Amino acid sequence: MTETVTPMMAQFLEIKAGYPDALLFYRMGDFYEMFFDDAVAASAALDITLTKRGKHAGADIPMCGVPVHAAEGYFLTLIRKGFRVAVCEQMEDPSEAKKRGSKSVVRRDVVRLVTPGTLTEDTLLDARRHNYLAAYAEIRDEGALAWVDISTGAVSVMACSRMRLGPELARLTPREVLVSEALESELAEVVSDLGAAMTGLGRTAFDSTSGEKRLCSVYGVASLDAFGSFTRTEISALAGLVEYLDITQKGNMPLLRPPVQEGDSPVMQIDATTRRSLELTHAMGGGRQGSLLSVIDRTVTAAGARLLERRLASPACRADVIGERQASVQFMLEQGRFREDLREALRGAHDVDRALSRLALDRGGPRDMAAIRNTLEVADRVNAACQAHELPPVLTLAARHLTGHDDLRDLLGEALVAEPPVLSRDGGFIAPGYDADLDEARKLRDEGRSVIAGMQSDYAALAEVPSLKIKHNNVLGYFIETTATHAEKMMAAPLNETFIHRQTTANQVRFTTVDLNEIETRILNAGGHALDIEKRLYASLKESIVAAAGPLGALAAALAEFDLAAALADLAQRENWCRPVIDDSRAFEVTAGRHPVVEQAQARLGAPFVANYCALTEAPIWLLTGPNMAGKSTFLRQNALIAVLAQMGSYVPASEAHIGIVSQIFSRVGASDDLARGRSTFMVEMVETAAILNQADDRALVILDEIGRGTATYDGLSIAWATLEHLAEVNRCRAIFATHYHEMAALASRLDGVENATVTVKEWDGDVIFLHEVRKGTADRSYGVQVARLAGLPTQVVERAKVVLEALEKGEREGGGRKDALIDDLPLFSATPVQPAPPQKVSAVEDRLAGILPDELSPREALALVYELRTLMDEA
Ligand SMILES: Nc1ncnc2c1ncn2[C@@H]1O[C@H](COP(=O)(O)OP(=O)(O)OP(=O)(O)O)[C@@H](O)[C@H]1O
Repeated sequence: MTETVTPMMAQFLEIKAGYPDALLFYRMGDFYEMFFDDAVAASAALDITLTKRGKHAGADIPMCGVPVHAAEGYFLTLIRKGFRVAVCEQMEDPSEAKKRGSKSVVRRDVVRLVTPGTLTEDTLLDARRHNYLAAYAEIRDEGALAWVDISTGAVSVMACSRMRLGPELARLTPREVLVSEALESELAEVVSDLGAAMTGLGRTAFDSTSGEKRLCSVYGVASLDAFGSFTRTEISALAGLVEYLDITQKGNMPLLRPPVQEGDSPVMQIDATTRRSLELTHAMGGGRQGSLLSVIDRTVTAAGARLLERRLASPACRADVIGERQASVQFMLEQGRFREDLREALRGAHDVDRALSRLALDRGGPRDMAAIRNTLEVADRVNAACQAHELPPVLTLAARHLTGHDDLRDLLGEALVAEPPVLSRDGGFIAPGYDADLDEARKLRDEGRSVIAGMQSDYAALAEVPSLKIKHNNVLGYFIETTATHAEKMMAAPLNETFIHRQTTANQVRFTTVDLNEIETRILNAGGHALDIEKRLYASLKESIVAAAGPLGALAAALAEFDLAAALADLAQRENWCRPVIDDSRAFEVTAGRHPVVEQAQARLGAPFVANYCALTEAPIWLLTGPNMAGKSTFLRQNALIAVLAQMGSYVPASEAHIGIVSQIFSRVGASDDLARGRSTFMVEMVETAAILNQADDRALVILDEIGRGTATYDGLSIAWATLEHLAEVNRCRAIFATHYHEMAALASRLDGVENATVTVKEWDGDVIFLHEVRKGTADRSYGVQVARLAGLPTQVVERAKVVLEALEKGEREGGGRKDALIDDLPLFSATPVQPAPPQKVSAVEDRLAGILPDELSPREALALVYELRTLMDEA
């Protein structure tokens, strides 16, 4: 059997061959259709119906489709599920194709590849987060990382060794990472660890020589030296980015800002594990909720929120930089009135960066222009308010970028209506009075409409049919409509000279007239003309906006800086935070420090948070012992968070703090299996501890929680012991080391610079009460059994554990030689069933309480009951 491939299927297959790794969304009228394996995969991923359309090679062709107007939502679902989408559009009107012959297929082509790192649509992006696309390149032993947020156009690049790649990617959390195909398998683990998609590109994409030329042409400069002196590897990484943007945007290059070289100003090094365990920008579950960022974010603009995220992800390491940022926050704190007015004004600002980028990519519309207009007005108000103040240096610099946009502001102010539509397609966004030709065309169009209203009454009178109506639809245009009963006389002489029959439907008959046709043409012409003028004006406004992209970007950055300073001041005031002293010493002293996230959780429960003192200045290492659940992990983390907050330029949750610059933070708190990589909990813990011991320098801050927990007691204790010695003698860093091995407390007396601290608890009537107070000294015991009881372990098990614990402790006191005998003594593995503990005697108070139905008590009876209970208790 010979199979004929339809011309349309032939076209589909040809286009699809160019995009084997993407789902091809093939435009057919109002739908995007998918065929073959794409249809099978997409229907499953999107939960839409899979159907068939024709046959190919003897088999049915699977097909599914989504409506064009709803496509954005489907893109997002597919991207989240790891697909990429090639969007194939109709490149001509179907009528054009028909002219070439009835069998001709409409020309189609892929106009865009939708991938995780190249999204620009507002609906697909989180306004308060960056969406980075990164590229990593290597030339010989040198590596470089470049990254871009195409929704804002910000481009950065830095030298980055293979070793630093993981931590840097953890800092940026890009959605997609580009690497040369040759590196794909070696880097797969690092990239997938972060949950980013990896895309391999051919080696030529990273060629630094052709890349440099390409970059020069994108930026319209003769040499990249204008932006800094880039190494060949940095150019190679940037070239990879630009090449990929070319492929995915099909030559429609997004607006790119000049590349900024990072790395000049050192930032605090925080590796991926530490970021995860401190939950800086993402909570353990992966979302923003519950992270430090979610608790401290008081910004009122999306750009301010993104700046906060950047700062929090990269705390500074220079006391002067930090001091300048703190000065901005302090200014905002002192000028409460100014701050409130500023925040109120900023609430009216829009996301200029993203609006600009959409306009430049031709995915924007009049509403994006209005966003820019409104923000320019906000900038004017902010600038005016600044005049009455002496601003600190960072804000003075920012304020300079708020002015100089009068022409654009006036242009947009005059040209646009107050609330323009999202799309330019249907017009209606240019304000009346801005363009005389447009006003004229609109007048004609509108007059035509009122003439039609007049014609309806004339025709009704002529035909003596008062119910006659003039209507409009897309097929017939304007027409006269009446019921079949009235229509008869209109089709007969003499009325049929005026009314020309067009169509008869079930209940209605439709007519036209020569005059109606004429007026319709006039309306259409005027309407079409008006739309043409609006489109032309749109293009020219867009050109003016894009030409001002540089200063507009600086303005957006300036507003973000104001927003962030005000937001941090708001936070400091509401939460009662203090300005930390930052210098180049090795001090670390925090008075009444708190954990902002736990504190907030406690507040929701109506429970207080106990503030604690920590000083790693004289004794740079604290060895923290204390029962389970006492608050050790909280204390460890809160001090690391305070260092991060302090160095990002924020105030900190404490009454006083003095921090000598911390260059690296390492945190190993809690462990989990990494089954995907075949590592047990203990293995993960050891790999991470090794990384700390190998990398921490004398400016590092290390927090280690319960090292060695995952193995046999003596192995664990020995590892913890040796680790602490190494930190104190080799790394010589500041550290807090929490352990449940109380034996380690003895080390503190032997090692210089190690001090014992403990989280206090009180024992009361066999129960533990957590005081959450950290003080110098050691814990006497771990209270594990009591905590287990609190957790609801069956009484039987708890009682049994107490017996075993007592016996073990006794054995310990009497020397190791007794161990075997001890095990024999204990009916550990004996078959004797353990008797449940005898029920405790019920007190008179409990007895009385058991008979009470609280809902039935009046307030007076309740009070009387309290007195009664009190007496019962005193009698007992
Ligand atoms: N300073 C504090 N003030 C008030 N409540 C606190 C404080 N620190 C901790 N908590 C409360 O105690 C709980 C347990 O704290 P955390 O996890 O830090 O204990 P831990 O000693 O590390 O326990 P484990 O050894 O079992 O891991 C917290 O979830 C919080 O509710």
